[in-house]
Amino acid sequence: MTVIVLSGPIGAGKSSLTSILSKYLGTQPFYESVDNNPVLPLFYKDPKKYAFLLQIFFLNTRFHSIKAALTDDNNVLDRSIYEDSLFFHMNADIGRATKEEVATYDELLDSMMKELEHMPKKHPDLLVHIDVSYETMIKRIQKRGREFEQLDYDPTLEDYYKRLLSYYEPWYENYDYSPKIKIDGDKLDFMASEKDRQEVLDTIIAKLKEMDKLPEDWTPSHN
Ligand SMILES: Nc1ncnc2c1ncn2[C@@H]1O[C@H](COP(=O)(O)OP(=O)(O)OP(=O)(O)O)[C@@H](O)[C@H]1O
Repeated sequence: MTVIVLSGPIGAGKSSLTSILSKYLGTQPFYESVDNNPVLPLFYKDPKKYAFLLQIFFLNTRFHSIKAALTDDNNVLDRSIYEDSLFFHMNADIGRATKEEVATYDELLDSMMKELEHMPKKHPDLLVHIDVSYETMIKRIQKRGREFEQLDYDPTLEDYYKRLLSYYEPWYENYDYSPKIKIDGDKLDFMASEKDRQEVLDTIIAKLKEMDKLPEDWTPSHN
């Protein structure tokens, strides 16, 4: 069957779509736990000190989940390991990591990615990228209310978030580990609108059928 991985900026709705999609397909969801991440609040308080440690933390947790996902071969992951490097290089570009830290990280990531070459499946079957504008991203971040992500917690976050979005566009264009599709997260509110949700699901299912990952007569499992 299929391994699907979601990508997109903070608050794009990756976890929500992971839940919707895995139920629809009857496969297993893998979530990154933000609440159980002890380094994330430290990072937001002192990014320069904790950027490298946070990256090592994420690399470790995502490596475990992608390995499990590629072995089970039938699941949806709420964030890709492929985006972490974007985050870290962006942080390094604004002076939050030394060039030695960047070189060490890049080498470690490279070794870990080579390990994945030995998995029964080497990469996900499909990347589903949720594209959002700055306005949508901020609205969702506010609605969710994680204290350390709010602009009044740290006003420099506005620049951080805008910069992050500008790094995403070339990242998506260059991503070539698997087939990919983009969902317009500004236009399609798959949380609030049932019609939008169905449109998103139909788009993903059509892509999986086109890739021969689902039979033409496939219908959803209802659970
Ligand atoms: N590699 C990384 N480097 C720095 N921060 C990261 C990295 N990956 C995730 N984060 C941070 O972790 C938090 C959770 O991010 P993520 O986008 O994965 O989940 P989310 O915001 O719950 O997404 P969604 O709403 O789309 O489900 C955010 O504050 C984000 O900035």
